[in-house]
Amino acid sequence: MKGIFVTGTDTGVGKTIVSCGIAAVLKERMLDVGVYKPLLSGISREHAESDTSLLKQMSQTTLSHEEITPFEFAEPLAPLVAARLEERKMFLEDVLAHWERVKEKHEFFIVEGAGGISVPLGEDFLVSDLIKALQLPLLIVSRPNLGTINHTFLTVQYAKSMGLPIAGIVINGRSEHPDIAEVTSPKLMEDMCGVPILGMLPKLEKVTKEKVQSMIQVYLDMPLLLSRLKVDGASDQEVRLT
Ligand SMILES: Nc1ncnc2c1ncn2[C@@H]1O[C@H](COP(=O)(O)OP(=O)(O)OP(=O)(O)O)[C@@H](O)[C@H]1O
Ligand SMILES: C[C@H](N)[C@H](N)CCCCCC(=O)O
Ligand SMILES: [Mg+2]
Repeated sequence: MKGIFVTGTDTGVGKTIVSCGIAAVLKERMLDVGVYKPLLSGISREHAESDTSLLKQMSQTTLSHEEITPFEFAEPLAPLVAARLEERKMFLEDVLAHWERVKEKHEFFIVEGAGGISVPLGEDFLVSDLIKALQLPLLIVSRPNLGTINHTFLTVQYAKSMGLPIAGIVINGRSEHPDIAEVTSPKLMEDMCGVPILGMLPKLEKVTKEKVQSMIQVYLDMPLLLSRLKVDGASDQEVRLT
């Protein structure tokens, strides 16, 4: 099993949208792709707008909502906090035990955490601990606007300090008329972080399945992403796992 862990510099930066678009593009290229969003807070996994449902729909996985998201919490908070409000205790081994049952059901998995890389998921683990345990390379989703240099650099440095391999950065939600900060930040971020920017995705006027998929097709350097994941898919036809 190969895959990627999609994290971000914050909550709401577009991890789910980016994951959905990548899943749909890979599925179209005949890759057997699954999705995993183990902890969800603030919305029911069956809700049509939940990360779980969006990821399921775009990847066309046959995994159930429960297989994609074994743990859900009512309040829209860091999962650790949301779980404690329900007097529940989550541990890393709970997630890993579930992952063992799911991970062989697809050849390639796109995994999404919750919020940014150091969000506490359970009593004994942060998002970064889950990434380390799953041994998947990271894709970091960043905002395009002023402030993103600092957030992105901190995320990259923290990932490196944990020994987590980083496939690349994706800047999501660029405005049609980017200001001077949006124009100048990407190159500097790449230089400071020593990690390639794999795409700069526009802010869509309307978020639909088709538009998200075509946004990834047009603006994400999929051959570079796949080569950094060591997946054989440089052609724009079929993607093969080697
Ligand atoms: N490129 C884009 N163009 C337009 N809207 C976008 C774009 N990317 C994300 N959005 C919207 O921004 C909101 C947040 O995106 P998304 O849910 O993907 O963030 P997230 O990082 O997964 O958040 P969370 O931490 O809650 O999982 C959503 O309403 C989504 O539709
Ligand atoms: C509920 C929300 N949409 C996310 N899934 C959880 C974000 C937790 C962020 C915690 C924090 O960094 O302060
Ligand atoms: Mg999300």
